[in-house]
Amino acid sequence: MSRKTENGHAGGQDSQTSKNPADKSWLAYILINYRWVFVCFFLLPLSLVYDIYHLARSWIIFKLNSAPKKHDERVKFVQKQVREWNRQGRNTPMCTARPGWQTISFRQPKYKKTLFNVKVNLMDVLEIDTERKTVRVEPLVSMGQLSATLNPLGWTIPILPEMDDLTVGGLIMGTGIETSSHKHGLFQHICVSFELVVADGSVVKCSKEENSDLYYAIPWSYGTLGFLTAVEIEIVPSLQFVRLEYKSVSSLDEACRVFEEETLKEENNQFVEGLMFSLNRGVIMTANMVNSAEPGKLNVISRWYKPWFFKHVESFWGLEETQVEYIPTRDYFHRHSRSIFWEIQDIIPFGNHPVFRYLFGWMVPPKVSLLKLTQGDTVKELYENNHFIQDMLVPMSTLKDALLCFEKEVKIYPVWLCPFKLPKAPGMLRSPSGKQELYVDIGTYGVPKVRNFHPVETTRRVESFVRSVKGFQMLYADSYMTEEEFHSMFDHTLYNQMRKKYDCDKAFPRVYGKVSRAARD
Ligand SMILES: Cc1cc2nc3c(=O)[nH]c(=O)nc-3n(C[C@H](O)[C@H](O)[C@H](O)COP(=O)(O)OP(=O)(O)OC[C@H]3O[C@@H](n4cnc5c(N)ncnc54)[C@H](O)[C@@H]3O)c2cc1C
Ligand SMILES: NC(=O)C1=CN([C@@H]2O[C@H](COP(=O)(O)OP(=O)(O)OC[C@H]3O[C@@H](n4cnc5c(N)ncnc54)[C@H](OP(=O)(O)O)[C@@H]3O)[C@@H](O)[C@H]2O)C=CC1
Ligand SMILES: CC(C)=CCC[C@@H](C)[C@H]1CC[C@H]2C3=C(CC[C@]12C)[C@@]1(C)CC[C@H](O)C[C@@H]1CC3
Repeated sequence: MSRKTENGHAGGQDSQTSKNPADKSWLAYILINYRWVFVCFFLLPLSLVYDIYHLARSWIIFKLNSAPKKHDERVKFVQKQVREWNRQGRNTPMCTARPGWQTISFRQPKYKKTLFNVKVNLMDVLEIDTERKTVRVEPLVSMGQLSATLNPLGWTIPILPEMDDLTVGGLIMGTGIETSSHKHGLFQHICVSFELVVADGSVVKCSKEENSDLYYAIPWSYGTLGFLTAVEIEIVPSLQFVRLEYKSVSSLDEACRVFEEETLKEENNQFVEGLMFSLNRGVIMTANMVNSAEPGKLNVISRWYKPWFFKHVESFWGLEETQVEYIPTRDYFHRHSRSIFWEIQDIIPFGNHPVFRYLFGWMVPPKVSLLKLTQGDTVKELYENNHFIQDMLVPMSTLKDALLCFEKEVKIYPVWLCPFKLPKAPGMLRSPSGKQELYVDIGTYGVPKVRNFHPVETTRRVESFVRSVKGFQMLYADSYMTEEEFHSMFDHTLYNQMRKKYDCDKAFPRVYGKVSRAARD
């Protein structure tokens, strides 16, 4: 990765080497400058093998329909471990035994090494009920697995966060968002019920009707109220294609105006997304599912030789007329997966070159988990000092100020814009007005291009801005807030009541203890 930042440092990986090359061993030098060699010749094939294994396993299990029969047995195993923890005297709090490198968060959790690890290996689709319009799944079911299971049957979940390896459990205990969130809310809002094993080892079910206090407290609780063992999620019919309209915008004001207008046309636009390529240059996309495509306008973007989606979108910038394309629905859902949004350009800099795409495109992307596992201290340190990965959720009315803040603090483009509705409901995420409100997720991933970037100070300034506009930080990323600041961002009232009711104090850490930067490596 050798893009130049404004301060004259080469962005990302090179900047470390250029700072003090003498300190780096030849191995570190190679790891940083030639990470792509390792990624292309080792991680890509390994990722493929890993996916094929999962593909075969889930396919067989789904066809044999063996998962529903085994579910109770697996839940009993979770209960057994929690009862054993009680029997041993409740000495150390618990967390899931899922290794930190497998998760789609930026860091490895340190607490996995010290807490009592409970194996929650539940990874199957249990039941699709087309009458009730729900799918019942275990928490380790991934988004790739779910879209591939539901789509061929003509169904989908209303919000399908797009990275293939995101899990249902992680998206509920953390949060999930996609371009249909302006209609349906966050991932938690399409969940009908949760089944959990709580601190005393018993199984508790909750929904809007049953144990509703627990139901509303679960999202964003990061596994600190109990272990999730099953979830019922709404399903909606899925059509074959998505009709996508690309609208070019040429100023910040125009971008904010068009983005809000399109979001408010909830009935006309099933999906709304924005990509800003600079403060004044962007493309706003709106889409709807349809059953047929106009001749000559079908673009199967998942094909291995197709350009990265964000580059494709950029090619529409500057065109006066709205452009229309048809994309297969599942391809649309996973449109940013192949380029890991735009992070891949720092890992395989020539990955969008046609020669690379035609020869190796079918193996891309490397799995985020394997990138995390194999990055080593040198690359980790490099990302720590020269990279910024954050999603900030701010009220739509503050979008312009937020984009100006990001421009001033990091100047990273593209910026991802994804609108969502925040319904009136109790829990960690309270709408400040007490009514349903429109928010937008601003996602910035990449190498900052400003002179004064400092990972801690910059992030703290952005966090402070977000708090000042009554926004929220997505907690998969680095959070440098103090506990007090964290409490002022997230409403802990219901959470604290549930911690007491379900006797969580000795059983689980508090959310802050799991998500603050100090708890992560
Ligand atoms: C039943 C099943 C379960 C899976 N479970 C997991 C899992 O738990 N974790 C994980 O990381 N990966 C899992 N995978 C693999 C993962 O979904 C794929 O590697 C990934 O979605 C491929 O995306 P793609 O865009 O490259 O493939 P595409 O080009 O979108 O797909 C190629 C073809 O394979 C089909 N296909 C692709 N993925 C699946 C799928 N998941 N199910 C059914 N058909 C599919 C598509 O419909 C298409 O016809 C599973 C695959 C299958 C078949
Ligand atoms: N489009 C989107 O919406 C995107 C979302 N994300 C974020 O990524 C994260 C999800 O990643 P993923 O790898 O799936 O999940 P993780 O393994 O990162 O899990 C996230 C949290 O959920 C807890 N958790 C997971 N499963 C269970 C369970 N069965 N019972 C109790 N607690 C559980 C984990 O607890 P423990 O620490 O004990 O393991 C952890 O604290 C979320 O934080 C999400 O916000 C990231 C990218 C995109
Ligand atoms: C769409 C939303 C809400 C979020 C997308 C976030 C992702 C772009 C990031 C989540 C975890 C990130 C990691 C990396 C890139 C960006 C994410 C996928 C790396 C793969 C970058 C390379 C490092 O060596 C490992 C990182 C792991 C986490």
